[in-house]
Amino acid sequence: MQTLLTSVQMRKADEYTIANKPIASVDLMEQAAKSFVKNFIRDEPDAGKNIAVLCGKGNNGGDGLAIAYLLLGAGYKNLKVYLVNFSAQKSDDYTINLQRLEETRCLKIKIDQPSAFKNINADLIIDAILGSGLNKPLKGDYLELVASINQLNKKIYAVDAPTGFFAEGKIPAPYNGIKAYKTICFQRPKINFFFPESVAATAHFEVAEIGLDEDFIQKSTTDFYLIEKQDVAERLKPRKIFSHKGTYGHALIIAGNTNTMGAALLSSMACLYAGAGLTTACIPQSGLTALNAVLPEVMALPRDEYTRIENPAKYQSIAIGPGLGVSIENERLLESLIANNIANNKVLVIDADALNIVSDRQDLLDKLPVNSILTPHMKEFDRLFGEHESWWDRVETAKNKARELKIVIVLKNQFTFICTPGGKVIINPTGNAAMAQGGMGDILTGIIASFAAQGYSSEDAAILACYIHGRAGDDLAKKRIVVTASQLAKRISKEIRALTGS
Ligand SMILES: NC(=O)C1=CN([C@@H]2O[C@H](COP(=O)(O)OP(=O)(O)OC[C@H]3O[C@@H](n4cnc5c(N)ncnc54)[C@H](O)[C@@H]3O)[C@@H](O)[C@H]2O)[C@@H](O)CC1
Repeated sequence: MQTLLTSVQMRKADEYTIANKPIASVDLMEQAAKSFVKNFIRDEPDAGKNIAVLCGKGNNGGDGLAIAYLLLGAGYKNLKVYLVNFSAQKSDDYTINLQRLEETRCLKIKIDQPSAFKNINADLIIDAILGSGLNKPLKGDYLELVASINQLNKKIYAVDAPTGFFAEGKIPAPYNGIKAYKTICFQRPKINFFFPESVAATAHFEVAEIGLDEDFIQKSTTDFYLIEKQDVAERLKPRKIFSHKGTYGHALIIAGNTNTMGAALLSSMACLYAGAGLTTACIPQSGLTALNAVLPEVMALPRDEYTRIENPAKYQSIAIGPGLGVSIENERLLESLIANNIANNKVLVIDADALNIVSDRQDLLDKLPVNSILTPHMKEFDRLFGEHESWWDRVETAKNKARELKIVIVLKNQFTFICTPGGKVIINPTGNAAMAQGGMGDILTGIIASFAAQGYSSEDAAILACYIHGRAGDDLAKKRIVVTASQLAKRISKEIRALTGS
């Protein structure tokens, strides 16, 4: 899993690399510039375009100068460099790169005041004014300059971070920094790129390797981690020879109601395709025909207002909530499960209406069995734990609650945050907007229950489920504008197969 570092930690990684590897600071900058240019040329192969490179006087500006030099060398002749001259201080590597640029015929224009940057003739802008060195909000000349750059409505590529964008911590609203089309950042994504508010700063981001010491970065202390494909491949256990349905656990899905039976069917279907040995759906009598017709592999446990789960110990995981409905009977059912699962040490997955029930019965939170998994989306999360103004605050609460209650919280979004009892925030990179449709959450719950039934820990079940769910959606979205929940469910076993190779 990739560690995600703060700007201060990244600077330490820079320093460590320079001190311990045979590479000078200016060469590291050159490496960063080369990586940026490679990606930029891939995106913008037309070397005839008018390009404005805006450089501050720190190392971000130094990168900008090195990028300009390399682009000129690659034939991008209609390139002008704007030297933003709002502070007296300049970095050494900036100075070295400026001297190198002096030896070329590149046009350089000094910007001593914001008004100097108006009516410029540029198709593209490269923003290298301020990067990860930002340590206070923009104001004065910087703010004015950034506003006039944004007003030009040009395609902007940001170097490492858009000017004015804090790489971690609460993103101030309204955002007043550079509004980039794409940010090409160095070595690691900025933590804040995974928070929805960052879309105001950059529509896209990608990461370019620059040769920082990976060992140092991986060993840095952080709360934030990013799932990689190999993490999933390593965790997935291949199915064994001589195994049978009993080897892969029994999952119980308590879901569905008269008008929401689809949720129960989708969750159960996902549970099947993710590999549980046995799946039982606890649904109202009215859904039995649908279940038997659509999912003959799934067993039924009819549910009425008096239902209590007999012998819950026979299930290795129990998921409750999709399409369940909020009622006093369901509240009692959930309460009894919580009590039973504490006794039996089984994994309980709580989703949708079951989360809404817990929101109204906060006392149940403290009683949740250790390693229970909660899967709220933003609104469900805020109903449970209070309103949050920013995603940074919301994730902080999720992290603290997961630790305090010793549970796993899967806070769903474009990039889902998996918060663990050990205090980690594990970010899932897969998934896309084509998956934004009803039923997707029901599928995720079914996959989590399936992996938990198969004996994976709660943390691993959440990691595997989120990644595979998103990856199935990504693969399906290559040829579709929308991916339905049923389509996704049917894709799950193929994805697992591709990841395990068995
Ligand atoms: N060896 C290194 O340190 C490397 C650094 N790299 C680049 O260096 C950048 C970081 O460089 P720096 O640390 O010099 O910082 P920046 O170039 O981002 O900013 C320059 C200086 O501006 C000042 N500043 C901060 N916030 C401000 C504000 N709101 N208004 C006005 N001034 C403000 C700070 O004193 C800061 O040091 C990265 O984003 C990346 O582009 C890359 O070249 C890779 C190697």
